Amino acid sequence: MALLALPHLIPHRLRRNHRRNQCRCCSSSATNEGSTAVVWFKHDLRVDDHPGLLAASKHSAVIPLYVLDRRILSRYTTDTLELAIIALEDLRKTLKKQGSNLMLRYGNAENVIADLVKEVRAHSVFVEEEVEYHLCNVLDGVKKKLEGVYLSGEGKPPRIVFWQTPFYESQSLTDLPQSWEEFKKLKLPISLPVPAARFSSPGSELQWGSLPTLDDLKDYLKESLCEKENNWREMAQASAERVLMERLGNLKESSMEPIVDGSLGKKVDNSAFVTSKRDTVGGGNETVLNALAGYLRCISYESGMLLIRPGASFFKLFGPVLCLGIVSRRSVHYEAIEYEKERNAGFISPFGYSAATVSAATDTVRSMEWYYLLALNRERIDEKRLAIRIWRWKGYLIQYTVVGNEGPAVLLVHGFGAFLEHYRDNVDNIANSKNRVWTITVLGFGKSEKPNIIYTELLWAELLRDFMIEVVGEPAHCVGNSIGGYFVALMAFLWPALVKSVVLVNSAGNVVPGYSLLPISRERRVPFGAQLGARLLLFFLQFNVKKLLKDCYPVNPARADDFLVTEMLRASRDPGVVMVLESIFGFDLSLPLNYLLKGFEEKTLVIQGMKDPISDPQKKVALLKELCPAMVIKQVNAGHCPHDEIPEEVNPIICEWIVKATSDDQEELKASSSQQICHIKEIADKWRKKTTKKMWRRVALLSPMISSSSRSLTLNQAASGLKVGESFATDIIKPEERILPPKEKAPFITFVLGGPGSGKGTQCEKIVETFGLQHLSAGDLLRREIAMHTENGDMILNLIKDGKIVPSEVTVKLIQKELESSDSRKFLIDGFPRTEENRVAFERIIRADPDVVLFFDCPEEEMVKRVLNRNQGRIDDNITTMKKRLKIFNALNRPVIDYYKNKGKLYTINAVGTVDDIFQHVLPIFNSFEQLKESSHVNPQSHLGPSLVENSS
Ligand SMILES: Nc1ncnc2c1ncn2[C@@H]1O[C@H](COP(=O)(O)OP(=O)(O)O)[C@@H](O)[C@H]1O
Ligand SMILES: Nc1ccn([C@@H]2O[C@H](COP(=O)(O)OP(=O)(O)O)[C@@H](O)[C@H]2O)c(=O)n1
Repeated sequence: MALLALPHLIPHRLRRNHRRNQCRCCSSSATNEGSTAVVWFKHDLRVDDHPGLLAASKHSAVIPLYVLDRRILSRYTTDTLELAIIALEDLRKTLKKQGSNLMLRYGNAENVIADLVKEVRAHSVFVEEEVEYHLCNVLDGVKKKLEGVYLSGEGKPPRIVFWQTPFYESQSLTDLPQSWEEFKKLKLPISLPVPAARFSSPGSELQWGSLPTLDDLKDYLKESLCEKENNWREMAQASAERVLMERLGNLKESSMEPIVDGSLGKKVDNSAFVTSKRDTVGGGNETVLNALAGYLRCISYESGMLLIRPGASFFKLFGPVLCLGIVSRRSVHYEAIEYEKERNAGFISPFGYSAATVSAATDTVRSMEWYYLLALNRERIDEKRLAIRIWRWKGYLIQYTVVGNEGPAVLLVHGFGAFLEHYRDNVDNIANSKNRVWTITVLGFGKSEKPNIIYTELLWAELLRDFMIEVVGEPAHCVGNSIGGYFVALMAFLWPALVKSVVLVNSAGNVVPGYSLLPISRERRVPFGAQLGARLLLFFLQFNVKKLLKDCYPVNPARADDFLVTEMLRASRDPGVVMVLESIFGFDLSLPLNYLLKGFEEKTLVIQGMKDPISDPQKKVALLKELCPAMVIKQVNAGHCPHDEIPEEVNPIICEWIVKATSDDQEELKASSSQQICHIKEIADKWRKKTTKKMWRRVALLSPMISSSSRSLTLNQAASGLKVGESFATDIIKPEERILPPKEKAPFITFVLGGPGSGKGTQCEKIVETFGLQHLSAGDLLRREIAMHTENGDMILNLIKDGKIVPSEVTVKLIQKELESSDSRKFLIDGFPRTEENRVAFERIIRADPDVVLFFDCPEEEMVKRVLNRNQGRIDDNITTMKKRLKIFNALNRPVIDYYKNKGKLYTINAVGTVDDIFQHVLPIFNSFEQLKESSHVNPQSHLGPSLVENSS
């Protein structure tokens, strides 16, 4: 990339002092005497133009906080992490100069913030609003948690104040036209940046935390992910181009670096650049603003970038710092316009800016703001189902949806010029057949962002890869129409681990007999004339969209309806659309489908509309049949978009395919695991002959979870669970069903049962304090899945909302993970087993029995009263769900209680009375176990009251 010399270090501030706006949310001059505010920084790593900080400065003391929350940081590339660390260091320095500091704390934001609020008795928490789905959920979690925080002496919980940095001066940002043309007609004035806030720090001693290094952060993030997640993330480190070259065997010849996620390299000393290529700006707010001043004045810089594309320089240089909020969009706009005025004696020409750099900067921030507004105002196509979510990919806003709670994952990818809504009549239908369906509007289309970059098939494949890794989180059946089919085939070629099967619906891409590799062109430039070509094409498409669309729907032209036409026209007027169209002239689809899908044929379904006006379907089908006989080909009577033209015919084809592909997959898995088992069995056989006795001893030693009385039984269960009729099963247990890792002693397990609100959690806290057991609350583990948006998160949320029981497999696996990763040997498992199925699953997977089962017996009306007063912001603590929970508890938990009663392990405790009184009845139960006494923090006397505790043994 040819970059001209941007001054490394702007020696003096070129920017003038400017008149600064007053923040709308903080125009009142009244201060909140004696009160403390927490300002939670996320993607607003600056002091300058920070409305939240300004509003918070009305409090007597302000604590600026940055939470090192894995859910947020794990979505950053290594480069972004590095940039964030540099910005945090600078932010801390700036705050220190003002006599304040930046607090850095690790953990989930809700816990960190609630703890801090309690510690400093804060009255308010200020936080910038978000549009990204996963961040909105984090914010929601914090809000709910704060609703349950009551500080003694305060009548109400601390308030959470959401703030924005409005780019436009508008009364409402949520009621704006969805068309860029219409929006521009409003001529909304652009708001001015607000001045940096001045505020005081709290007087008390606080732990401010230390700044992590990049390695610290990487290790911290790695810890939270399982092996598969870490492997997947690793996969995302290499660019599509690099993987492609590797797959094609050309890597040695090419000295190229990954395109997207290269490491930043050394920060260039005394400069605003953070890359040795000098193509990314980083640092604190002051550094970035100075770099901006330099950029604007260095007009030759942008003209140098003309080689790539006019206007592209700005986002390349400043995009990452804008995404981290080190500088605000409106500050950039303000600086650019001030410079333009400076050049022209205070005059702004109505015919455009005199400096290309000013146009590049203002166009970029206006475009970013436009897509932010579209994200903020995202509609729901259908109020009930297709709620649009936002995902940020490398700083760009991408729209997607997910529907369905169970079954295999399916990804739907649209074609050129279309958007996720093109699957309007497929999503629900496929989801209703027990699938979980994700649909995405890829970068450059629909209401997803259209940045000024070079669009290539590899860029789109990378986008899909990252969507699979970050959002879907598991391999999926990938369906693609038109160019979307090509992207999916490319993904299967480059990252086969992400793709379970491929469904090509009138896919772009050739089928070439006797294909031999041609060198792939590495330099991706916009071909000469592409810009003009794209403009003409856009004009032509806008003029003919209705007709062109109808041509694509020859059998059912009514489906090419106003909804599609209007949305296509709307998108065609979005900023940046011409650049997307230019890609048509630069695509490289030279790798044919039969080459990309070699080895994947059995996992490929081709749905071909035989009346496609765009390609020659007869020829394509004939070639596919000849060259890829293992592919399943369904010819249908439709045009280029059969999924939308005849959904009633295409949906069942896709659903049946998924069922078949999933069962094939399982067969394959079974085959490979039984092969593995046979292999292991062979080895074990040999081994057994040699050392049978020794092995048995080892087996016994390796099975701490097997209590002495049931050792042989459990081993047999383990063996039969593996369908291996041998008793040396310990070494060949499937990884997901393995028993706990070897530790010297079998752990002590207590199950804590009781209806909702019976006080299980409260008593567990006291037991932990006194006897040092590790507390595992099944409900908390499930809620954590929801908060972390794991693959089961949505499903769990829906069940908990309805008071229903989550499938045992899910809950037990969560408990298993905790047990295995803990150093403790004494566990208090709270809210489990809720059902006989829970109990059996625990025995099957964990292969252990509890030592003690506590049952807190509480009358229903008391439980209802407590739950409705619990006030922890739990979604299920309302009267409607509570009624359902009680019903389910009575129906399903009673048999479990009876089971343990019969086994003589049940201790029933009357749960009415004060917390301490009830605990007095818990104490003697635990005191009677020698292994618990070792770590008991007190030496409690037994106050066992026969009427209150009943041991059924
Ligand atoms: N003995 C008690 N008397 C009155 N309120 C209680 C008692 N024990 C717990 N609570 C309150 O009742 C609510 C439910 O208790 P919790 O321990 O969360 O129940 P569970 O874990 O059984 O759902 C909480 O708000 C808790 O503070
Ligand atoms: N073993 C379990 C425990 C909880 N849950 C779910 O989690 C919800 C809350 O459980 P919890 O133990 O946190 O709360 P309480 O119902 O005890 O107050 C239950 O209503 C179930 O929906 C489950 O499905 N299986």
